[in-house]
Amino acid sequence: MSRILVVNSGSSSFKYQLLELDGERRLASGLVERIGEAQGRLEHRVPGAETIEVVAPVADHTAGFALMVEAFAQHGPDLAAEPLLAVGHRVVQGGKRFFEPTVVNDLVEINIEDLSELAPLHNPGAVQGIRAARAAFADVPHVAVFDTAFHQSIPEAASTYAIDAELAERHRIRRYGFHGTSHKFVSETAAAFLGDDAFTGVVLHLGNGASACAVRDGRSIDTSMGMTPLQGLVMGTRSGDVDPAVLIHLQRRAGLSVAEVDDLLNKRSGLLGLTGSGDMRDVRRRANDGDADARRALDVYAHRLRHYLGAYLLELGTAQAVVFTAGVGENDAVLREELLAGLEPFGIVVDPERNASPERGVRRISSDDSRIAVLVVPTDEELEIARQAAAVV
Ligand SMILES: Nc1ncnc2c1ncn2[C@@H]1O[C@H](COP(=O)(O)OP(=O)(O)O)[C@@H](O)[C@H]1O
Ligand SMILES: CC(=O)OP(=O)(O)O
Ligand SMILES: [Mg+2]
Repeated sequence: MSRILVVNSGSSSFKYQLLELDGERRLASGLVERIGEAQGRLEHRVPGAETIEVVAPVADHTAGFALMVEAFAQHGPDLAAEPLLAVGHRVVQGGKRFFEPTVVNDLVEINIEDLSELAPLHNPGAVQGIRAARAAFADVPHVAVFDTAFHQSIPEAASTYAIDAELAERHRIRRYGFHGTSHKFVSETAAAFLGDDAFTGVVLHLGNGASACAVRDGRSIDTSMGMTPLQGLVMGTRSGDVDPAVLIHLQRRAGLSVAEVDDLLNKRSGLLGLTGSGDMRDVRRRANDGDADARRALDVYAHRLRHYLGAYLLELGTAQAVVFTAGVGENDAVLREELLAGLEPFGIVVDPERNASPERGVRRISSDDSRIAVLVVPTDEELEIARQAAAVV
């Protein structure tokens, strides 16, 4: 018995994988997206078979989970054929309470729900997913794996906001950091690739959500996301860093409500706010066609990234590598080249041919004389969640 189902809940979507841990094989994977919109969509992939697509309204994560179970029932593999070892759940916010993979019981579930205010886009969907999964697979242990866990090692100097200390304590205001499962997986993979026990360097996770992480000896010492996944880099729809006074100004002068500001910064900013599209491929295409807004958005995106990269290299004092991962990081060679151009004096030299190579998998894109290596490491949050879930059951 070594099959694990992993559910990676996002705000309006979730990804899933059925994994065979012996040999770490993927038996199926899929995606339920546009949850809550007029028309949702499921994509179910079984290696060697044609991809299944279902278009139907998906009211919430509960309905999405049912659609996924239906896809397994109709198109395989049969989830009932062999008992699951565990169901692994990605939970974005674990607060100060959860720093280990945790077997879910009613109390854990309530605690995760309580943490929703510290990850309002992510935790509510995860809770729905967990409830639906516990109902559907009642005899199987469910394990929550937290995005925040890897960042527990961040020192206070980096996790503390300079605001009223008592107020911050009472309202749990501090930097938690996210994407930890990915940052951990990627830094361990990078260490293995470099032939080292532990990784020291900077990981740039650039997907729809995006964050940078400074890793010393395999432990996170700083990261760009903060109390919520809104801080830091420019993202698909999130602003990342803004002057906090912008929020006050928008409420006081532009007449926006709290909910409107929340919606603006989380769902209508970032690449979407600057260009009308939150998808990097569209933005890149439009910039290539000479669109000035798209070009500016790419420049803002790279400028913010360079800001964090520089800060983290200085914080670390030494680095084996800068590592790119997730949708943009793994695929956008032009971004990587533009970002790192001119950093030769700092020991970072990209090899243009290696960078542009269509090769997949873990690879080095720096030249042999680059003091700090530059790597591309595909992330696999689901595999990491499965490994961690298996370790606790
Ligand atoms: N070839 C590519 N070039 C540039 N961006 C890409 C490419 N492929 C995917 N992306 C971008 O990656 C982002 C999605 O990243 P991903 O890691 O899949 O997101 P998620 O956070 O939803 O897991 C999107 O902005 C998408 O445009
Ligand atoms: C924490 C976070 O931002 O996650 P995602 O990138 O999946 O939105
Ligand atoms: Mg992601």
